Amino acid sequence: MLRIAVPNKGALSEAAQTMLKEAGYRRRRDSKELVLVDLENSCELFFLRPRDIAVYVGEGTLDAGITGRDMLFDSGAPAEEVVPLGFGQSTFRFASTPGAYSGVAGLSGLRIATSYPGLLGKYLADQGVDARVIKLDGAVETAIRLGVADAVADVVETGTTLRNVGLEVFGDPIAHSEAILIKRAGATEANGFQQLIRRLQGVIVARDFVMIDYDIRAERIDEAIAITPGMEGPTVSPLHREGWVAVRAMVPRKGHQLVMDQLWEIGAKAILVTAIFACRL
Ligand SMILES: Nc1ncnc2c1ncn2[C@@H]1O[C@H](COP(=O)(O)OP(=O)(O)OP(=O)(O)O)[C@@H](O)[C@H]1O
Ligand SMILES: O=P(O)(O)OC[C@H]1O[C@H](OP(=O)(O)OP(=O)(O)O)[C@H](O)[C@@H]1O
Ligand SMILES: [Mg+2]
Repeated sequence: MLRIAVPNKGALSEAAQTMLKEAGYRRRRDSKELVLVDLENSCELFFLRPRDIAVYVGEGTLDAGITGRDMLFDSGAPAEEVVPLGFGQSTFRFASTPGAYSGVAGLSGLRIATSYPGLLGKYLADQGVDARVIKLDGAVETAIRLGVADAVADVVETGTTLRNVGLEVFGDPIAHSEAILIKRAGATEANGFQQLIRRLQGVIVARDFVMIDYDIRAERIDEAIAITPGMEGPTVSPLHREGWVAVRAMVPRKGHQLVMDQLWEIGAKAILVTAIFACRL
């Protein structure tokens, strides 16, 4: 049985469970359930703290896990990224009172609060900056007001949390993160692992692409294919109308209205866009 770690709370939890559900795995019925056996798919889902997932997977106790790239890096666990999952995007950044500092170089000898001491420590070492890292469990933005730190290093998505406490980011982003599928570094893949990857990739593609169908005069097919090249090439079938063909292709969901406009401009008719429910490429 494939053993998969899933975040039981926090920013990635809901989206990770939704993605697994869309990939055909069972969903737990209540949030107190810690282990879920999915016999139909020969796997067990373990609901764990997001921070602990890389540790379990790195130890080899679990075969696969969903966590944040920043958390994997912070843990220092011997686990590796296999697939970026396209949700939970954030940056990891320095922040302080507006105008106080302009970059990491100005932090020498100062105190920086964070819940990611591993990630921050490695970055400071790489930059050759000797600062004191103050480890806090969460809500690190408050540390400056309470006089515990001069700056913070934390996850920023919309920036709302920072704005609410009157702080501003400074310097270059320390890291870019998103939810990722991980496995133990160098480990041979467990039974069902490739199937999990294919299913998750199928969900990502189904979310990012739509199917477009249209009819076009045969003499304009080259222009049409340039607009909708598809994945491997569009399907072009004869239409029961002299001089016309029907075309079917996958196009990115983002910008599909523009594609429809361009097809209309070259004389396409009956342009239909439909969602992709599931796929294997
Ligand atoms: N607002 C957010 N938007 C997007 N991603 C976020 C956000 N907050 C946290 N994350 C990401 O979610 C992952 C898990 O962080 P989260 O804050 O949910 O856990 P946590 O509360 O720190 O966990 P723990 O309770 O175990 O300490 C990290 O990879 C982080 O980058
Ligand atoms: O830029 P924003 O959209 O405001 O999001 C970033 C905030 O979200 C996370 O907090 P979380 O709710 O996980 O609390 P925590 O700090 O206790 O982990 C993160 O630690 C930031 O504080
Ligand atoms: Mg958090």
